[in-house]
Amino acid sequence: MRIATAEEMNKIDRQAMQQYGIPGIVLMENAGLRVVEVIQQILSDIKGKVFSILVGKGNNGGDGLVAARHLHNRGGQVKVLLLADPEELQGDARVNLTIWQKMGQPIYQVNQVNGINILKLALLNTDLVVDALYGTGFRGSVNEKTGRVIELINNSSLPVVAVDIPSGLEADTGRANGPCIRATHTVTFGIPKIGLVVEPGAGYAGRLHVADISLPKTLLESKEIPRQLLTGEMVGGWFKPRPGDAHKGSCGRVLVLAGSRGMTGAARLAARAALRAGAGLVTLALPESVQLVAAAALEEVMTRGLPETAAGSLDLAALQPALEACAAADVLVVGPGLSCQPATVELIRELLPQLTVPVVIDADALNALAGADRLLNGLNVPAVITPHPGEMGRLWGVAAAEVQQNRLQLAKEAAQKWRVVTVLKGARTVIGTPAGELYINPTGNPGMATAGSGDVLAGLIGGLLAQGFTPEQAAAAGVYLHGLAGDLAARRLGQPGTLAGDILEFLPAAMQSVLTKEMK
Ligand SMILES: NC(=O)C1=CN([C@@H]2O[C@H](COP(=O)(O)OP(=O)(O)OC[C@H]3O[C@@H](n4cnc5c(N)ncnc54)[C@H](O)[C@@H]3O)[C@@H](O)[C@H]2O)[C@H](O)CC1
Ligand SMILES: [K+]
Repeated sequence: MRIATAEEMNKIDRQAMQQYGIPGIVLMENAGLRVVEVIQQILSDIKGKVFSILVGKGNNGGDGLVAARHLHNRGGQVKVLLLADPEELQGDARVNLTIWQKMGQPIYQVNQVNGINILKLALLNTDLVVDALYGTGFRGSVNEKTGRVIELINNSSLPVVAVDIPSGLEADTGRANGPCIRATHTVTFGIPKIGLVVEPGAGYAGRLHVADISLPKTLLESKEIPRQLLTGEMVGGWFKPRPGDAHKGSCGRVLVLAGSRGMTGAARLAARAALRAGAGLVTLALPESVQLVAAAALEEVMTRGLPETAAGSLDLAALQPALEACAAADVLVVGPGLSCQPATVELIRELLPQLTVPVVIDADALNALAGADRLLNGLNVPAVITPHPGEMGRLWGVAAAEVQQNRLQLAKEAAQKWRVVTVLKGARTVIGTPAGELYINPTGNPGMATAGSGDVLAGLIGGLLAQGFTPEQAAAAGVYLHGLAGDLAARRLGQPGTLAGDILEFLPAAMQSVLTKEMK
């Protein structure tokens, strides 16, 4: 499913009207109706219920007036609370205001002097609020009066259905520069806007409903919109059924180069995640003094001890044996728990340009490239990098806070600059591809902010890559399934109690859920 900016959405709107001749009033009527249908699902009955509809001066307000009319016709008691002067409403919105007036229905001017008290009274006897103040036309922050209205709504603990986008939220960034409606549900039209699927916007939106208002499909699926929301059916579609004569050597061989004294857990998690992803054979190559520690905990994974430094991390002398081990693998996963020992950094910088198999570069292998990110361009193999904001900042040469201010753009630029699939982890994880595509992941929860979670992701992506997923598919599917497994774990164990190992244990269930949907 594509994800739009406000401008892209307005362009779709204009094309629908001008190129296809679909009148705006039809789009607005459909929009208002879709909102009412969601309300019908939420309340199961509209008859006798009381609705307060906050109406702004633009077309978002127009949608709200259409919803008011249909709620009234279905037996609802509807109060339209206008935060603008009637004269300010133009075009389709004005048409719907006039219809409401001709129906002799109440309109309360909340932008007057005692408007706040009118609103307080209205809310005292309200079952559900509809937020039709601002939609994709919103920029900046609301004025002081509207801010008080929004705070009143948010503190009322009434269910709120936001029309298209919660008022006060920026459609393109998901940021709220001031008071913003915290909706229980958001009914967005056509396709989601970026701000609804990244934090903090996703939090303000509540449960997101994407409503068809008869915008032509070809406009909504246009590749000119270079962003997609990952979905279960997309991921399920990338899995290929295994041939009947599959054997462990034909289901993908992964070499994991990871670990150091005191950090063997990261290596073990990555190796097991590659197996859980479905790889047939996984070998974990790590410093020889901790090989037994790892081997003892990994029945299904082969281990190989490599030359190490006095600190118990991989030494430059591990270069040749590591390259030999790569020759017997389909994919290399390098980084979890490696440490940043100078000799280990040197090893990574020597190894990467000589690789002959696709690679997932994670954690300390990325830190080893800080200041040497040109080595990413020098790779002769397809690659996926999986930085968290701190690692991305060190690679890009900026503070993590700056990375967080510009996540989508940075993931896209980095992927195109380094020509590697770039997984910028966080809420929400975004994936940039060298071709300029962006994926946003909807799964996952704060319970996954736990040690080892990233190690599981790196191994999972490597395991998928080894089974024939393209780097872009392996990264996207890995991120989606990792988050889904985290959601399943949190549902069973609670967010605080979820460990990285639990994400690992729930991976099969996560894969099953996308596969069965796909197989239906
Ligand atoms: N996308 C579609 O296919 C359809 C969208 N519809 C609805 O139309 C809105 C967008 O309407 P628009 O008139 O462009 O703007 P808004 O209603 O979102 O905003 C009203 C108005 O407010 C002004 N404004 C912007 N920022 C501020 C601010 N910080 N303070 C005060 N005023 C502000 C600005 O002038 C805006 O014009 C879309 O979301 C849908 O709900 C169609 O109705 C159906 C098809
Ligand atoms: K709104």
